[in-house]
Amino acid sequence: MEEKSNGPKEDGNRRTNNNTVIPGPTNPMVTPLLSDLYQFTMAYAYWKAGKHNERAVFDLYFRKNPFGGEYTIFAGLEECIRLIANFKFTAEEIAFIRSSLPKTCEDGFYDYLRGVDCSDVKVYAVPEGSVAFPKVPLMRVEGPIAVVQLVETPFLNLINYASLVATNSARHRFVAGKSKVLLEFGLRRAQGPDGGIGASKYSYMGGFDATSNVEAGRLFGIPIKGTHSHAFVSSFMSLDEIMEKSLQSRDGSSTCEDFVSLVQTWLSKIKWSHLIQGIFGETNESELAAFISYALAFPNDFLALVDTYDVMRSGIPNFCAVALALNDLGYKALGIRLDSGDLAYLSCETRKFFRTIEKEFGVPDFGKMGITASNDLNEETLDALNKQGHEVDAFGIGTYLVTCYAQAALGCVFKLVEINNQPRIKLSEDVSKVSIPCKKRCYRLYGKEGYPLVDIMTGENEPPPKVAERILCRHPFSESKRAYVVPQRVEELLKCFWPGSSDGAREELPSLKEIRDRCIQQLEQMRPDHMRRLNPTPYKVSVSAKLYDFIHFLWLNEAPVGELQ
Ligand SMILES: Nc1ncnc2c1ncn2[C@@H]1O[C@H](COP(=O)(O)OP(=O)(O)OP(=O)(O)O)[C@@H](O)[C@H]1O
Ligand SMILES: O=P(O)(O)OC[C@H]1O[C@H](OP(=O)(O)OP(=O)(O)O)[C@H](O)[C@@H]1O
Ligand SMILES: O=C(O)c1cccnc1
Ligand SMILES: [Mg+2]
Repeated sequence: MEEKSNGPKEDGNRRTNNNTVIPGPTNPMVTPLLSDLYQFTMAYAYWKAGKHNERAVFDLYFRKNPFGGEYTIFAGLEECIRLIANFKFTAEEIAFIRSSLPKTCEDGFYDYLRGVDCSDVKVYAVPEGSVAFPKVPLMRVEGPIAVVQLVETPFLNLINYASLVATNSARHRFVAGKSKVLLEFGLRRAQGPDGGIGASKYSYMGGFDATSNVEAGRLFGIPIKGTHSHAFVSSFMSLDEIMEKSLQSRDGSSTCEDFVSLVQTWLSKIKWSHLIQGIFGETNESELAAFISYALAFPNDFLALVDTYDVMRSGIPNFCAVALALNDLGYKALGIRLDSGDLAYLSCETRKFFRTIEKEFGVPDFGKMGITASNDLNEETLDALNKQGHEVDAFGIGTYLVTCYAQAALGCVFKLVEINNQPRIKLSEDVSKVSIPCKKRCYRLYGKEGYPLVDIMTGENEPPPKVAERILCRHPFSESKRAYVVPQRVEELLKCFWPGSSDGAREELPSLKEIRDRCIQQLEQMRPDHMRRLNPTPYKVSVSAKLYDFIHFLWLNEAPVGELQ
C-alpha cells in the first residue's frame, strides 16, 4: 500500500528551528508541483549525474523597473518562506511525477524525491515591502542544486505579480497624494481568485487603505469598505415600497415614525431654499426610495451612489434630503460616490452644493461631506484630475490597478551565480541581460541628506562599506561610469529569512501592516526626482571595484574569441 502522506506535520505546518510555526502558503494550490516540468527533468538529470547535491547559489532579481518608473516594491517573500518551510512531496505528488517522466527514469530518483525538503536550503532576502532596484538580488537562494531549481518557478510566480501590483499601488498612492483614501475595488476584474486575493493583499501593502474584497479582509486583516451599486438604486420603483418608515434617533431618546415624510420635507426645503432655488426641479423618486431604504438600513453609515439618473438634478439633492433628515435624528451621513461623467467637474459642483447646504441650514461640517469617485481610474486619470482641480476625498480603483494594465509582468529572473564555490556568469549580446556572478553582499548607502544614494554589490568576503569611509562604486558593465561615495549610513540589504536546519538566526516574518508601514516609510525617504512620473532620475546600482574586475575577468574567460576569415 502507498503511504498516505509524507507531509511535514500532521497540521501541515512546519515548525522551524526556533520553534515558531510557519504556516503553509495562503493558496493551497501552491505545492511543490506548482513548478515547470523542466525543473523536474533537470532534477532527474542532476540526480542521474550524481550532481543533485552540489551547492548552488541563485539570485532572484529583475532587470527593469515597471510602469516607466525608477523603483519597485518587493513583495511576496512571506509566501515563498511559507512554501519552503513546508516543502515536502506527498506520495500522490510523487506518483504523479513518476507517471509524467519517461519510464526509463530510475526508481531511486523517486526515493530521493520522497526525502527532499528545504532543510538544506538558505534564503537571504531584502525585507518585504522594501523599495528595490534592478539587478540587485531581491533574494539569494542557496542549497542543493536540484532542490533550489525546483523552487525557481514557484518563487518567481509568488514574487513577480506581488511586486508588480504592490508597485502599481504605490504609484497610484503617489499620484493621489497622502491625504486621499484609496480603495481597491478590483476583485471582479482580477485574473481569477488568486489574482483577486493577491491584488487586495499587495495593493494594501503598496499603500491602499482598504479593499472591497471580504475574503482578503478575513485572511489578512485588511480593512474592508464599500458603498452600493447602481442595481440597488434601480431596483426601487417608488416610495410606496418602503413599508417600515420609522427610525429611532441615534441616542435612542425618540423615534421618528415617518422618516420618509421627514426626508420629503427636507427635499422641499432644499428645493425652495434661497441659495439653491432653481438648481433642480423634480428629483427621481425611485432613487430617493433607494437612498431612504439604505439610510434606514445603515443610519450610521449612510452613503449613496448618486449618478444613476442625474448627479446634480437628482442624486445630490436626494442625498442631501436624506442626510439632513438623518442629521435631525443625530446621525451623520458619510457621503456620496460618483461613478461616471466628468469627475473633476461633478466633484466640484457637489462640494459647492454641500457647502451651500451647510450655510443655508446651519449644519456644521456638511460642506466636508465625503466624496468618493470611481470609474476606470488609473494613474493618468488621477493625474488629470489633480491638474484640473477636484474635490474627491476617496478613490475606488479596480481594473487598472489589479490587472496592472500598464505593464503585464515584472520579469523577475532566477539566475545561477555560483556552484560548488565557483562563480558562474550568463552572457548575452544584450549587456543588460548579463548576470552578475558570485555569492554577493548588497548594501544601500545613504548620503548626507538622509536619502539613499546608491546600492552596491560586493563579493561575499569583501569588507563591508563603512560609514564616513570613501568607497568606489562602479557601474557593473560601463567602464566610465563610477563614483566615490562617502556613506553616512550603510544598510545591509539581504537578511536571512530561512536558515534551513542550520543554527543561523532567522528574521521574523512581520505582519502585513508592518510590511505596509515599512513600504510607506521607504517610499517617503526616496529622493523626489527618483519618484516623479515624468522622466524620473534612475537610482544608481553599482558593484565594488573588486567585483567589477572579477565580472570582466570571468566575462572574457567565458566568451569565446571570434575568428574572422
Ligand atoms: N475630469 C476628468 N479628466 C480626465 N478623465 C476623467 C475625468 N472625469 C472622468 N474621467 C475618466 O474618463 C472616463 C470616462 O468614461 P466614459 O467615457 O466611459 O464615460 P462614463 O462617465 O463612464 O459614461 P457612462 O455614463 O456611460 O458610464 C473614465 O475613465 C474616467 O475615469
Ligand atoms: O472601474 P474600475 O476601476 O474597474 O472600478 C470598479 C468599478 O466596478 C464597479 O462597477 P462596474 O464596472 O462593474 O459597472 P459599471 O462600470 O457599469 O458601473 C464600480 O462602480 C466601479 O466603476
Ligand atoms: O463598494 C463599492 O462601491 C464597489 C465595490 C466593488 C466594485 N465597485 C464598487
Ligand atoms: Mg465600470
